[in-house]
Amino acid sequence: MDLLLVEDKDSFRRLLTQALEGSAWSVRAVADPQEALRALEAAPAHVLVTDLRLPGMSGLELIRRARQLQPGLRVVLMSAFGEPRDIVEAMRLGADDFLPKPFDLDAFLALLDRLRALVGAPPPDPAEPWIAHGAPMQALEGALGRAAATALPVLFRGERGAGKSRCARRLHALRHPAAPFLSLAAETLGPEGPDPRTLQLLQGGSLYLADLAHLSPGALGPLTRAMDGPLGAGLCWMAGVDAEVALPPDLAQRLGSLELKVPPLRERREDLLILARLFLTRAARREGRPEPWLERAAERQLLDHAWPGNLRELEVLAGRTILFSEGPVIRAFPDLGLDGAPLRLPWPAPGTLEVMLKAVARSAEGELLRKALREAGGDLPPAAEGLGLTVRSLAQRLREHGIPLEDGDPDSVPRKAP
Ligand SMILES: Nc1ncnc2c1ncn2[C@@H]1O[C@H](COP(=O)(O)OP(=O)(O)OP(=O)(O)O)[C@@H](O)[C@H]1O
Repeated sequence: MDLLLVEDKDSFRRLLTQALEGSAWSVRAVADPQEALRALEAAPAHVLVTDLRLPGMSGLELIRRARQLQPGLRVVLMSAFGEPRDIVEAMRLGADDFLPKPFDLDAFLALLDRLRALVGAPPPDPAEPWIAHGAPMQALEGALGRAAATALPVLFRGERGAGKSRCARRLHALRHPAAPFLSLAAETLGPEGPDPRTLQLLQGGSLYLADLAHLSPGALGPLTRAMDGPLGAGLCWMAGVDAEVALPPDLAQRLGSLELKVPPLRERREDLLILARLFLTRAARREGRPEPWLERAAERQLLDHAWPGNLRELEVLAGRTILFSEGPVIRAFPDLGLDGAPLRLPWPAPGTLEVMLKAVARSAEGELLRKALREAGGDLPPAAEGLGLTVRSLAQRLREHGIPLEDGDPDSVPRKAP
């Protein structure tokens, strides 16, 4: 990921560059906006991070010209002089975020992580992509690597549709990509257990039992005997089961020595948009449609959803969206409601109960305002009416929470109530 940093203060430019050393970002840092434009002409960047006050050209003008050169460029504006007018203008020019100076490096790195998810692209193998950018999946990837060095049975635990069987295929590919792999729904095993001819064909490869919770009691004994037998010893066993299901002791003994947790999609925000693009592209290819393009409002909608059905839900949504979309640009997901999704709030900083409750109430207020605005299609009067507020007081609260009127429509940032 290429990042172009434009900051005229030498010490601060060095500090930010150093903070990104060893990260996924390869940084070009310049002090001068003209030099930044020349750098962009020479080679595109994924993200431009620029100061507002620069010698010879304002950060806003730089954003305008840079986006002319490279329309898809993601932009972050930094400034100690956070004039609302400038912020609005930056957003209108297509900036993704604003960092008021001084900021701590953690906030800077967290913002770049979010942008990384926005600019990430699916990996090159379209037949079986493996997306694992965020920290929880990186941890899982590490565990898969360690498991691949052994032939131990592995139990993948995770919610429905979280990607357990994909993880099993990944582990198989790490262990012995050319060997045979079979995924078998556990409920299809009868009282005779796995077919010995199948086990024979799988020698040297892997057998994955999907949805182990649905194994019939009659199949348990035959299955464990097959695992202990000579054919069972000649292959790698894997299984998938919901996070909370307790396995019968016989199975837990054989399969539970190496348990790997597959994180739910709501904990994989870094991967979410990349997966969405992958599923949309895949569905578009299947339907013979042009490559789809997600607008920012639609991206935000995906990021706001709680994904109780995990990757499977996202995949189904992508298929449905392509089927009903008219052109390649996806502006919104009309049927992606928030009903049933839990209200997610950040933890307050430690403090007395009273102080923490106040902080939680404030975060909740922000979320409720966002929801009301979204449901009113970004229109202030109906949103205000639904909330029992005047338009003026709703606009005031939106301003206090830094909520633009409609994501992706910076012209409508609430500046003043009618
Ligand atoms: N890391 C990943 N990268 C890319 N695609 C993935 C990844 N993980 C899962 N998928 C895709 O998401 C979809 C759902 O994943 P998968 O079938 O593995 O879920 P599961 O947890 O096994 O589901 P179930 O609980 O129904 O057995 C599949 O199309 C799969 O290819």
